[in-house]
Amino acid sequence: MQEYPAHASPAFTPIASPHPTSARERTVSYLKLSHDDEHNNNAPPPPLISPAFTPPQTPFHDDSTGQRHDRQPRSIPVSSPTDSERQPNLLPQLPHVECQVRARIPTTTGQEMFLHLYHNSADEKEHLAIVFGPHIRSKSLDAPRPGETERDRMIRGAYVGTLFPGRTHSRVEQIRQESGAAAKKTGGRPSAGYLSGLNGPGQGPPSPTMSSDVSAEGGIDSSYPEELGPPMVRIHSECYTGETVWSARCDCGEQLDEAARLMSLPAPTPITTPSSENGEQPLPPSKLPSCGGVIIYLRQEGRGIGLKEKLKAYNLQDLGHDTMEANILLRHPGDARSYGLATAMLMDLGLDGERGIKLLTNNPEKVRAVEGPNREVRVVERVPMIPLAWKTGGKEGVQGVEVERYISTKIEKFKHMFSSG
Ligand SMILES: Nc1nc2c(ncn2[C@@H]2O[C@H](COP(=O)(O)OP(=O)(O)OP(=O)(O)O)[C@@H](O)[C@H]2O)c(=O)[nH]1
Repeated sequence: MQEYPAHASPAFTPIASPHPTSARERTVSYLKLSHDDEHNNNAPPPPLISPAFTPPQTPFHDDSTGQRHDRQPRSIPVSSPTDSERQPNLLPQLPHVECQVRARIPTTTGQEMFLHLYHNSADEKEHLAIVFGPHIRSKSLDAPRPGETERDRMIRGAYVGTLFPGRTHSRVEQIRQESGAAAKKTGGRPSAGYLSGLNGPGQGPPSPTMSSDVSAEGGIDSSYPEELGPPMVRIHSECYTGETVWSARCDCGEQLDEAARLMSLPAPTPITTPSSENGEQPLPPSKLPSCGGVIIYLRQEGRGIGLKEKLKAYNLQDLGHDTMEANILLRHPGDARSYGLATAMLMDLGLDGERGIKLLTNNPEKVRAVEGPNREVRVVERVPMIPLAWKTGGKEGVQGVEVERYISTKIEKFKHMFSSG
């Protein structure tokens, strides 16, 4: 797991499964679900993932060179839905969301991210947007609030560039005026130099040559560069067990880490950087901006049933039921989640509209549901989240009978798409 440093879960190698599967078992070519058989044979239960879903060559696996972790993920175009396809349970109206506070979080990988905490009109929970890269900003955070001081704005995170001791203004424009530099309005889209300082790890105050950060409406301009294509988005539901206490029953922690890793990769095309604009020395690769993206982290623990009920479901699973049956036996839907909040948060982050987003998921329900009642957000590409154990031929990633059962049920019952097909 060394090449997959954890952004959100503890950085150590995955715990060995209580029932580790051998390489031979992992390639078993049949699906054996009968518990009686397992117990009668007194042998370890077989892996449950059919080879039909465990291709020897996953779209990302390369036997000769090993997996490349430094490349942008391959994505699959998503076609526009037909009316008959649009089945997800969508609220007629999206909830109202407001980003209350944002803070810079340096990570163990050296990349920084900005954690955005949202309140909303639908529930009392604190949903989160984890923003990578310099190009994505929250409109509701940046909007001025009546009576607030510049210090108030900085404390709630509505500043551009980087905070530093003695900083007095939240906006670049004001810092520039304060330093007596001549105002230089470029108009239109902000310069890449300015953009790279928006969320990025710049040192000290922004350069006086940076363009204005204040839009006509009094908010802060930002835009995701066209050349980067659709921004990467992951909608992730809370999983205390998989993300915090190292559960090997699911791959949730691994998926969160992988999404963060992909969003931290350097931008694939040589986008304009502050130095290229100003004719300065080019930045070293480690300082180049990543294309970034956002993980919308929804507090929908246990596919919406909460931790208490999920733990009961785990006991039912140990009694022989799969993850969907366990929910139903507890009188919950197989999946009790909704995604209207994610849609509203993406809109607040400026990721709505024609250009669309690239969604990291295997879940077909998410692909349609996150688009919202009027396709406010458009999923134009999908990046499959292939289990790390599949990509590395079992060398890394969460492994064991429990996670195999979990993934098998996702494929068989929830119709998750684990390949580029
Ligand atoms: N009820 C229940 N929830 C589970 C179980 N295992 C994991 N979960 C929850 O399932 C959710 C997984 O969410 P995600 O990873 O965002 O989504 P997904 O539907 O698996 O789809 P992907 O985008 O393809 O990962 C989290 O809320 C977990 O807490 C389980 O056995 N029972």
